Amino acid sequence: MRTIVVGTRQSALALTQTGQAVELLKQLAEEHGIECQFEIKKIVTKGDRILDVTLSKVGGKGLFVKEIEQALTDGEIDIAVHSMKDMPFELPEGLVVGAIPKREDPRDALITRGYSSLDELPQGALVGTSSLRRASQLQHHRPDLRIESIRGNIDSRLRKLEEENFDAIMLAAAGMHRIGWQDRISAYLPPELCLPAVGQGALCIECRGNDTFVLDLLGKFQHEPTALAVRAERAFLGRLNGGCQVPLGAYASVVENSSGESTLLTLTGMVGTPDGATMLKETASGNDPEALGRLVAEKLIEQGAERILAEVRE
Ligand SMILES: NCc1[nH]cc(CCC(=O)O)c1CC(=O)O
Repeated sequence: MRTIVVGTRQSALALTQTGQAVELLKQLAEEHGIECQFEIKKIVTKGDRILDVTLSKVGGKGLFVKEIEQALTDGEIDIAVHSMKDMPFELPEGLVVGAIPKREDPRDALITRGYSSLDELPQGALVGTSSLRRASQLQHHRPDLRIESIRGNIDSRLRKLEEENFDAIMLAAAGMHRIGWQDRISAYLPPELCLPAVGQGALCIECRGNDTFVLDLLGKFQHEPTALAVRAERAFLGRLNGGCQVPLGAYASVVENSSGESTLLTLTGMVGTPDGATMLKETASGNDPEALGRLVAEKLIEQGAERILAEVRE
């Protein structure tokens, strides 16, 4: 019987979402009469070891993914469960996306000390986030807020909310939901106010491109509407050379055509200055996810998105 080794980082979120994915994979294997068993292997990545340095200074989000991918390539593990939004644009030779399962809540959430909405935060309140995308959109809506960087896993950020005198911090709702901490969310920010990161709330199940046994199983885990939406968002990211740590957001969803024959997607993308003073946003619809992603990116480029991104990268 094939043993499928699933690699994961050791953060609370990574362990939980890997465990949940493995449970679903076990059910799918059973339903389809696929004989296999699973083993979970914890891997410490460079990104986990340098938690005190700003992420962009040590090489970006790809850090969390790279060492897990090496283990996949080396055959130490057979499957890796990643947060889609942590995935670099290109995958290493030999590795593929085996499945994109159904998306969790894509929104950002505000976790506060006693306030129940963004608008309730007092004048000049201190908000913790290291995301330029979140900072840009928060400042656009509330220029009076003070934003300070906060790093670490979800659990350590929640601790810092108390210890470092923040009035609020921002986290992805998906992560809080997965680890069962939804009760700590004070408010959900609608995409109209804060567009999520590309892929936020979705998972990426990665495997070796030649592992047909695993690919066959993962094919049953794919959620097509989520996969189409994520493809559109990532095409948007790719056209803008998004990479990591730029004030850029996007959200796509499937709007079924009334006749039900083809799938229509709507995508909204944004690029803003870190201070929120300039905020470019465009929405479009289409059937081809890659073409839609490029189209929305090009509409923003016409308005000067590349200039904003170039300034941030410097
Ligand atoms: N940047 C880290 C990260 N990567 C994925 C998630 C959880 C949400 C998701 O799966 O999209 C988080 C935490 C956060 O942004 O709050």
